[in-house]
Amino acid sequence: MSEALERNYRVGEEIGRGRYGVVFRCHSLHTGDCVAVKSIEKRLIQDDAVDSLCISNEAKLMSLVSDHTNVLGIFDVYEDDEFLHMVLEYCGSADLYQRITSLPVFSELEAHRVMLQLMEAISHCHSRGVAHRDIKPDNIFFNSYNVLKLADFGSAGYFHSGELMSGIVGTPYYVAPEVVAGREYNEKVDIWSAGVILYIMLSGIPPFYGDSATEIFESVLRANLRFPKSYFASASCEVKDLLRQMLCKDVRRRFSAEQVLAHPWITDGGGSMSECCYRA
Ligand SMILES: Nc1ncnc2c1ncn2[C@@H]1O[C@H](COP(=O)(O)OP(=O)(O)OP(=O)(O)O)[C@@H](O)[C@H]1O
Repeated sequence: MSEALERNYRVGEEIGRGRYGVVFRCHSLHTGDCVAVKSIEKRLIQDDAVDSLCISNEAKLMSLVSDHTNVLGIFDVYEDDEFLHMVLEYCGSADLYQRITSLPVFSELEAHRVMLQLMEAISHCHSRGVAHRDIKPDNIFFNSYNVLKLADFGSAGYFHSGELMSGIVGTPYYVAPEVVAGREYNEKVDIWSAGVILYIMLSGIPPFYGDSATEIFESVLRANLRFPKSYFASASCEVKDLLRQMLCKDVRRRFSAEQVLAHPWITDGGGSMSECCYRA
C-alpha cells in the first residue's frame, strides 16, 4: 500500500480480485465515506506491454467519463514505484451478472430499468469519444440505491469522430461480429454488446451461442438473430424491433446510442407495450 493512500483512507477488507488488481473496501479519513480501492501491483504487469497499457488507460479514460450518474466514479489515483491505486465509487449490491443468474428472466419493465441507465452511460461515453469495448453483465454494478454504474474501463479506447479502432477486445458472447472478423470498428461495438445483454435478460439465453469460444465466434459471425417462441412468446413487438436494430450485423444500419435512447421501447417505458407481434 502507498503511504499517500493511507494518509487519506483507512484500508479495510478485500472485496474482490481481478487478473492484476485486488479491490479493498476503504473509508475516507476526512469524510468517512466508503469507497473501493483497486490496487494494481505493477510488477505483475510489467512484462506485458498490452496489459500495462490497459491499466494506465483505465484510470485516464474513466476520469474522462465518470462525471455521469451511470458511470462508476473515480475519485483519486495514487501511484508509486510498486502500485497503482484507483479510488472508486463503492458498489455494494449484486452486479448484473449476479442478478441475471439469480432470476430465470427479467420482465420487460425490469429490463427497461437496466437498459435505460446502461444506454445513458454508453451514450455519455460515446459523446466524450470513449468506447468501452467490454460491455458485459459483470462490468455493470449497482450502488445501494440501485443506480446502475458502468465499470471496468480496462479495455476502453479513445476514438476521434469518424475514425476506426482495431484490436481484439471483448468477451465471446458479447463481442460484435466486426471485432471477431478482425476488421476495424467503431464505437457501435458497445451497442451490439448492450443488445446481447437485453436479449439475455428477456430470455435467459444468449442470442449467439456455442459449446466453445470458437463456436460462439462462428455464431456471432453469422449474426443470425432469432426469437425462439419458447423464450419470446410474450415479448413485445417493440422490444424485438429494438433488438434487431442493436444486433444488426451491418454497422452503418446498427443504431447509435442516441437512436436506441429515442426508440419507442425505451421512451415508452418497456413494460407498457402490447404483447401482440406481427413479425416472427
Ligand atoms: N467499485 C467497486 N465496488 C464494489 N466492488 C467492486 C468494485 N470494483 C470491483 N469490485 C469487486 O472486485 C472484483 C474484482 O474487480 P476487478 O475490476 O479488479 O477485476 P475484474 O473486472 O473482475 O477482472 P479483470 O481483471 O478480468 O478485469 C469485482 O468482481 C467486484 O466484485
